[in-house]
Amino acid sequence: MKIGLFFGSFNPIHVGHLIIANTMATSTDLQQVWFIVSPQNPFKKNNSLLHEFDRHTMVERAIADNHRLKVSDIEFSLPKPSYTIDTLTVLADKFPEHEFVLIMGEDNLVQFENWKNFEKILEFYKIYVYPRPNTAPHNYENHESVKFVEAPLLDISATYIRKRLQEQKNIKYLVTDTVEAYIELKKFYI
Ligand SMILES: Nc1ncnc2c1ncn2[C@@H]1O[C@H](COP(=O)(O)OP(=O)(O)OP(=O)(O)O)[C@@H](O)[C@H]1O
Ligand SMILES: O=C(O)c1ccc[n+]([C@@H]2O[C@H](COP(=O)([O-])O)[C@@H](O)[C@H]2O)c1
Repeated sequence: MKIGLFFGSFNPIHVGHLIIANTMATSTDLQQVWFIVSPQNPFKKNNSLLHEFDRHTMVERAIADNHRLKVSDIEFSLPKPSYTIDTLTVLADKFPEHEFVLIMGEDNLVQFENWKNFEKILEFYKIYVYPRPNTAPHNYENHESVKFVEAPLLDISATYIRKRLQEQKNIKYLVTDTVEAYIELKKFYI
């Protein structure tokens, strides 16, 4: 099977992530998209980062009704911070029957040259990119390993959702009802 791996902090998962994953799973040659919840992005220091189990639970809740979307906790047992090339190597070993492609938002291309072994990622994997508004310039407009998927721009971020919660503002429609209820129950981000 050809599978898209959508790596992220998902702190929390929002409708932007879901639109990206569903677009990739239905408008490209991918048959499934797996959300890989990263315990710790090597570049992000964030006091409001929830425990990976809670972020994983929210992803599970958000994608429960979509059989093409799956969630993985593979990075929970790997060294931290979470380096994508290491996870890709583990997944390729574990699932030799699948072909994996990376999915990312365009903002991740700006710093991509600072990722661990980024040349290796480009050599061995295709990257499917979802455009993101206000992205700084990058070098991947015309790279043979990078494919831009044409789709509506989504000006929404987890940062914005966390900020609204801190201000006691409603987040309806920014996340699924199931995720909203879980955040409310657990009193996250307040
Ligand atoms: N609105 C968006 N448009 C395009 N890509 C996005 C969007 N939101 C998230 N992504 C992509 O989803 C992946 C996971 O992102 P992440 O969990 O960091 O979400 P985020 O909304 O960017 O979070 P934060 O605001 O906390 O930085 C990354 O590849 C990121 O580029
Ligand atoms: O491998 C790296 O060097 C590397 C550097 C920066 C980010 N990443 C991964 O990219 C993903 C996107 O992170 P985030 O926090 O923007 O959702 C997440 O899985 C990080 O672990 C990976």
